[in-house]
Amino acid sequence: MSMIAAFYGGKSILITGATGFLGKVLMEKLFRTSPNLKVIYILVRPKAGQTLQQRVFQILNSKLFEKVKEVCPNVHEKIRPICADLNQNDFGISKEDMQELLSCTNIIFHCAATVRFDDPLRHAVQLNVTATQQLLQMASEMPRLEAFIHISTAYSNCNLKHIDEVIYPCPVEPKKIIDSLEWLDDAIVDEITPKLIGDRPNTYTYTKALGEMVVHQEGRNLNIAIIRPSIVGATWQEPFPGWVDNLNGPSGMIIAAGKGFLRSLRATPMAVADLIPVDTVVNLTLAAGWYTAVHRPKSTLIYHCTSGNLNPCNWLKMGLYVLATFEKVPFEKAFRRPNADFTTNILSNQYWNAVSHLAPAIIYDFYLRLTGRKPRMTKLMNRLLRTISMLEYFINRSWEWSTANTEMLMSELSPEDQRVFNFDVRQLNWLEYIENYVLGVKKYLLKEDMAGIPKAKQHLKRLRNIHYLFNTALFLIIWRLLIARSQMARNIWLFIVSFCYKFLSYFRASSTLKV
Ligand SMILES: CCCCCCCCCCCCCCCCCCCCCC(=O)SCCNC(=O)CCNC(=O)[C@H](O)C(C)(C)COP(=O)(O)OP(=O)(O)OC[C@H]1O[C@@H](n2cnc3c(N)ncnc32)[C@H](O)[C@@H]1OP(=O)(O)O
Ligand SMILES: NC(=O)C1=CN([C@@H]2O[C@H](COP(=O)(O)OP(=O)(O)OC[C@H]3O[C@@H](n4cnc5c(N)ncnc54)[C@H](OP(=O)(O)O)[C@@H]3O)[C@@H](O)[C@H]2O)C=CC1
Repeated sequence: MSMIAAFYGGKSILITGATGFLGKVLMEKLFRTSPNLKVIYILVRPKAGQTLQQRVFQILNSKLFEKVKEVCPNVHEKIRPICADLNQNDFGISKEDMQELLSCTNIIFHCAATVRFDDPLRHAVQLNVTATQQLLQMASEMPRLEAFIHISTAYSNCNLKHIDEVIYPCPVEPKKIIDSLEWLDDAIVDEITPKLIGDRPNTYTYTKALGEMVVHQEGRNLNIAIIRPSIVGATWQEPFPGWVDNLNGPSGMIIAAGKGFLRSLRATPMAVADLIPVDTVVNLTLAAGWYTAVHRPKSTLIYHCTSGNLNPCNWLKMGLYVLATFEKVPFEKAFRRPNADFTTNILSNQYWNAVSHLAPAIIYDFYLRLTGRKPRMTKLMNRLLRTISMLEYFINRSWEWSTANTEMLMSELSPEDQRVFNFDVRQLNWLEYIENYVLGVKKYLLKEDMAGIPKAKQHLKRLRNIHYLFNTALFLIIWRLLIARSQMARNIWLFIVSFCYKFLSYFRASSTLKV
């Protein structure tokens, strides 16, 4: 019997960010392994014209929850959506709901965050710092609370090369930042943002670091653990391989590469591609929840949930695995044939951006205009290049995260728990994982049918022929122009023609002799 699964039985659990990528997988695993849990409260906001109930209905009726419905048929009754916006005071939660949360919650998983790299500082602080502070305040008023698990990121201290399982102080106290944001206007905040974030690449990593400091300072009387995952990818094993439902991180890049938009990247081929499957993160999170509540460590433990130190894979290998999978399961209606060129040189990257990305987009838009349609490819390509420029920081560096706490936690689990809540990435086979990831992107993100694969392959063949034809035509035109204008080009041409002639004459003569 799993001790962890038994621990969550009968518990009232509060999850923030349950509608997000990680939150959904967390909820699914909890229901599947501990169907006798009492209730899961989720803080949800209405979004995109959908009410809370509609959002929850959609999640519970998705493919991700198919297995849950078998083991926990009354899952609808055990999930309690609470209308909340983490940007508001007290999260805008009604008095009755707040009362219920305060008196009943046993465990908190705080997953909500803004994960956008380009968020203005004010918004990122509001969600990643102030909301965390408010949630800690709420937690301190919960008499039955056993553990508070805060999801951070392995990149919260990405300005360091080696990162230990400790909280590193930021030069400016989170409280001071929160206070000053109250009276500074947006223009000044934008101006001081680069100075505040210092050598971090964006407001996301900076505010996640501030969030950790808040947890450290204001959660002293609580039983807290912090999880720091690296780049979270599709599921590895559970509930089935390859599930993914958003475009963040590698998923969007896999689409862009598979559709032939992204063909070259400024990436360091040998840098570690620190991907971690979302189900691995969830298993570690649930194990940490159990350990924190049962063993009550004296200090806040930080768990690095990364793959690089135990089972490293680099970007070159990952790119090759992705490309190899495109051969087997190509995406439909690709713009160009998928290709992966990695360059570390800024100038050659700019060259490839112009030749491989912008030029084909401009030519295609010209064709669209000629055929009376609205041009769109150049705009899309510029957006993609902007996105890539924001990811470049992470694909040109390697980090070392120490994992003593994670390894300690693994050793504390019973053999049964090590199986049910497996977070040992040494068992991960990267090729198999990437194949399932690409397949998952095709099925769950692009909603493409497997029956369309032969047609997609046919389309890629046609693109290859167009590519050869285009290159040959381009070569001949350039060569013709050169011959017309340059004596040297003419000499080279005469040399090649006479060489071919001599070679053919020799070949003919020797075959006549043999006869
Ligand atoms: C050479 C070939 C290679 C071949 C093979 C290569 C294989 C694989 C390896 C490749 C290397 C992987 C590197 C990963 C590094 C990750 C590091 C993370 C480290 C930190 C980890 C964390 O702890 S952090 C959590 C992760 N956090 C993010 O990862 C957010 C980032 N991101 C944003 O911060 C915003 O994204 C940002 C960028 C501002 C743009 O912002 P933006 O406004 O311009 O664009 P949006 O993303 O908002 O999208 C606007 C609309 O485009 C739609 N769309 C977007 N992409 C689309 C697409 N590919 N295809 C169709 N449609 C797409 C979307 O659905 C929207 O549609 P609509 O407008 O209708 O809603
Ligand atoms: N994905 C990754 O690669 C990594 C993620 N992490 C961390 O994991 C956690 C989860 O990330 P992930 O699931 O990928 O992110 P998502 O963007 O998929 O999910 C974010 C969640 O936060 C909720 N949220 C955002 N703003 C508000 C708000 N104002 N009020 C209420 N809820 C809000 C979202 O709700 P809604 O659906 O309404 O928008 C959503 O449920 C984050 O803390 C992130 O920092 C760490 C490392 C890597």
